[in-house]
Amino acid sequence: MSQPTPPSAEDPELRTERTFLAEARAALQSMHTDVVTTETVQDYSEDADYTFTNRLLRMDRQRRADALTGLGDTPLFFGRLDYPCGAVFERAPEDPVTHTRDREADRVYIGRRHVHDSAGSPLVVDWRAPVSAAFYRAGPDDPQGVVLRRRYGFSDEAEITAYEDEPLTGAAAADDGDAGRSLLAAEIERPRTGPMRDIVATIQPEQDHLVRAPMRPTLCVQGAPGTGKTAVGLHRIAYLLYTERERLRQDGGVVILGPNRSFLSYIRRVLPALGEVGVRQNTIEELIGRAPVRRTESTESERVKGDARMAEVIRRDLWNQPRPPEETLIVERGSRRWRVPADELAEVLDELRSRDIAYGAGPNLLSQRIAHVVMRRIENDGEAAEPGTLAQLRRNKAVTAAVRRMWPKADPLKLVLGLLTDPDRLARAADGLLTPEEQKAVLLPGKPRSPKSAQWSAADQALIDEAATLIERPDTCGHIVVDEAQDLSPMHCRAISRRCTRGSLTVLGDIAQATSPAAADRWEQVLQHLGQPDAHLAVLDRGFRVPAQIIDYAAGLLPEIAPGLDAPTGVRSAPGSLHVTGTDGDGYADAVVQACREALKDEGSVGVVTADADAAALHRIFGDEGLDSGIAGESDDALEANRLVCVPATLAKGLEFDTVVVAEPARIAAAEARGLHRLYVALTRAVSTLHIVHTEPLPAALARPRR
Ligand SMILES: Nc1ncnc2c1ncn2[C@@H]1O[C@H](COP(=O)(O)OP(=O)(O)OP(=O)(O)O)[C@@H](O)[C@H]1O
Repeated sequence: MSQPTPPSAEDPELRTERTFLAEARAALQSMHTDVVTTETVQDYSEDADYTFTNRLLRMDRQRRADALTGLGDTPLFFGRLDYPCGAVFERAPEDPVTHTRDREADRVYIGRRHVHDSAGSPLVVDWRAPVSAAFYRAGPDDPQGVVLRRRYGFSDEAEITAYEDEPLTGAAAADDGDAGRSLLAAEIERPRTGPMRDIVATIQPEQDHLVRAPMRPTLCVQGAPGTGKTAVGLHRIAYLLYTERERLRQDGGVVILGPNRSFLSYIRRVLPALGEVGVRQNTIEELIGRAPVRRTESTESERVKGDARMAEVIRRDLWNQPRPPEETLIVERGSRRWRVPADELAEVLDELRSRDIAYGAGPNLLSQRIAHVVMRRIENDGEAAEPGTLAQLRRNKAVTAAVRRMWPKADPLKLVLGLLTDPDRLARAADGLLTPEEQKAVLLPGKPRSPKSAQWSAADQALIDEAATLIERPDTCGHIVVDEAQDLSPMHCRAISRRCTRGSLTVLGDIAQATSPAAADRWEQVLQHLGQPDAHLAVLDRGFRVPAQIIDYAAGLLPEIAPGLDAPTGVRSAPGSLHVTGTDGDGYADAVVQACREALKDEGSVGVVTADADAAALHRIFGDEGLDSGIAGESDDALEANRLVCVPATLAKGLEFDTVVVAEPARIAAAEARGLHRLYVALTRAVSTLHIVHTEPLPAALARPRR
């Protein structure tokens, strides 16, 4: 393999490539102009019958136009595959020689968008096209027809600065394990200055197989920190939209679920950079929430409320609502009165309750059945029934009042409020399912009188959603990508599963990073609750983010927090990347400030992860010391507005920083039941350097000698 070419403008090859890049950019601009100018609104009939179709066409045009822009300083292509002449492009002898159809080779440029020239010939091929798969997967062992792979290096202004050639056939195709490594390492180590970037130029073979896996069955990826799960999930969405766009649209679109707003803000630019602008990015609370979250549960109540037994408690409570009447129903019609005794009405009710119907359908069916009973009486009495009699009977005041009493209308919020504020009612519904202690744990605090005044938690939301679904079906999506799925409670899994009845899921996570009290310790359990027991389970174990020295250190916690899970391997070695400073209480603030000042001398981001309770105090200390800093979670752009960010440990999941300072690990570990899992998350956020500052003893698993 040749070394990356130095950025010399004199290099004729580099000059040729730059010229081609400029041509490709101009061609992309023309394609954009074509979309926005050629297809004017007049092209679409303005006939009223076509209003809806026209709107769809305009939206589609807008989407295509958006997909052709927004590249900013992003390189238009990042790689090239050379095939033997004529292997890819058909050509006649008189065809001109071009960049892509050289005399010696057919060249396929791989990029973020498909770009063609004015004659329709491809200049750059979309990375998602089948022909592009070889860019990620071919190697000397299996060249897949490729003679040479070229990778490009770019400046921040998206100008080509280097290229790296890798012959895949012939004598030059030595089995060079380092092929592509230098650009990969450079890409990973490029200082973080903003939100997450796409990895389309350097997707690794094991990642590519997951990105391009078919939409069904559901795919579940277990991966250690920094193995690229989030990146894989996002690129997979772009891939599935490329291959199955129409079907996904018809089925309700694609949703990505992340653990919190900070995380979603962090990943928000990846899909647009890949040309996909219409994907919903939600937290689970946003997906299912019918009331704002105002409270955090205690560990025990979160565990019980997240347990799948709660689904049965809610089902029972809902179906306890229909009540047999106490009085005879009397229906007046003209001068006649028809009576239906209470026990006969009770039979009608019982029959209906024994059927598998949505609760919300009950009143309609009940009024129909009662009307029939009255109708039969009328007919048996020899009275002729008019064609509209049945409908009249259903609307009869006495009938509608009886239906209202027998089958009360259910509102999910009121139902859960009633259940969780009335110990007797809860005891009836939870009999044999929850212990008395568990019943006590799930009661709402205070005495809220209405859903509005209740202090709902995220766990309550899943209960409300469960109730809502028993009343009527929710809207569904075509595909849901769930990131950090290890934290889902069974009740949250059920809520997601209901929204995916026709579609499939991509489930991403790491059991070792599970911090929620109701989290499962095996993927099989999660998949069962998601209604996807046949999902394909894949493992990613090459860590790209965290240097080996840091990941090895953090992995000391694994035997305790995730026994049975193998330690990941860090693909990058960075001697000196780990620092541990023990200090006394007086020196603590100085030591943290000093670690940050040191880190800020280099380029890139610095995240200081602390126990949640300590973040604000640390932020003040930084202010006193004249260090500008933000607090993660305080605003959408908190991670970008400052190079130095205080990160409450519960918001660290999924994020990364060039340097991470973990301040007082013991307090992070002590703050919650799964505190060691949380600490493992905190220790694995660093791309280049991890600095631990502590006054209290380190957890035993970390205190052992390091290499
Ligand atoms: N093939 C790759 N090329 C370049 N960068 C990569 C590649 N794979 C992963 N990365 C980078 O490694 C970092 C970690 O990736 P990502 O956040 O997707 O990992 P993760 O498995 O979701 O981590 P965690 O479990 O800690 O949230 C990111 O900066 C990502 O861009």
